[in-house]
Amino acid sequence: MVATMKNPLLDEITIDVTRDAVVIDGVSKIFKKPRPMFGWLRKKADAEKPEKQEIRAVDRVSLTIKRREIVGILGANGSGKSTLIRMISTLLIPDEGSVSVFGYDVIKDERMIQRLINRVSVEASFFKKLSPMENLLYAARLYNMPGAEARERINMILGRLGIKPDRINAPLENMSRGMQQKVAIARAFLTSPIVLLLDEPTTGLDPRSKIDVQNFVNELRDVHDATILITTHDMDEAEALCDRVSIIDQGRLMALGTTEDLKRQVGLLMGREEPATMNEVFMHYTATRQITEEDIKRYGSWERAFEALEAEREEEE
Ligand SMILES: Nc1ncnc2c1ncn2[C@@H]1O[C@H](COP(=O)(O)OP(=O)(O)OP(=O)(O)O)[C@@H](O)[C@H]1O
Repeated sequence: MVATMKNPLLDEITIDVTRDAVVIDGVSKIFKKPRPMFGWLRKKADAEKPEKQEIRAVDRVSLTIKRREIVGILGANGSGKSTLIRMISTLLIPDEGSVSVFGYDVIKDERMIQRLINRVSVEASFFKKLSPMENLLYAARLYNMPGAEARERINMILGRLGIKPDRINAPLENMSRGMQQKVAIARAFLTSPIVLLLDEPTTGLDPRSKIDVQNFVNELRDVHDATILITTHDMDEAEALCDRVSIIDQGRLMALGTTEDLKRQVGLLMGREEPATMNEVFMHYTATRQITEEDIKRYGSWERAFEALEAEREEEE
């Protein structure tokens, strides 16, 4: 079925709504490690095998996201979450594999992807001397949104995100980091995107603001049929918001499923009747080495196996 999605800010876009929203197929991104500044260290690094001079930030990841799904990407710092998001949003080109959005390829159909996708990240760029209203009006103009309509929508969104009216017209540079982050989030919501990529949108926000953002994300899916990919370090947020979560470790996809299923599986591995917590699920899939049933038998419990493997890694390092 082909449907024409009406985005208030963009021209009409025709997409096949029966297709999966995002298909990531065997995708990798390899970066060169920075060369050390000092001569002897640089010589040592240069002498290493080529694969040691590289970082596989994303390593053969495959993941399919259905339309109207909210999928979380969890992983430790440096595990490759942002790199994956950047490849979906055309900011980075995959070195292997392919990514498509409603059948459009991120390399061949870059322009179309940019119209379908909106990405929010903490490093959003703004005119710091201008106010949130001026910054967002500027963004709205880029999308050909009429001024009066834009103003109304900006006031509504910023209000919903808890930004007081007197702050809306004051310079952005005087606002706290969390407040500036809310303006970045507002900018993504302004365009009612078809696919929304949220890179740690609630990191550093207070609990009430986190809930405001989460409610907005849910509304975008429920009312505007948006498909949402969100990276987060907050396990409660993952449980509350995501239909499914993926756990990434050193660039590799280690687990994918509903939080309920993952908690049950890890609970069973831990030899418990009740499900594990999401924190335990996270620790399990991001451990130095996957903890197997054999490890658990060998060390007597999941906890002891975890400690022993972590100690082994520390010794190796
Ligand atoms: N432009 C780059 N050049 C070289 N290495 C990079 C570059 N971007 C990322 N990396 C490396 O790739 C790996 C993955 O980084 P990435 O930012 O994707 O992790 P992340 O999971 O988003 O981390 P965090 O939770 O801290 O935001 C890291 O080792 C990082 O140092």
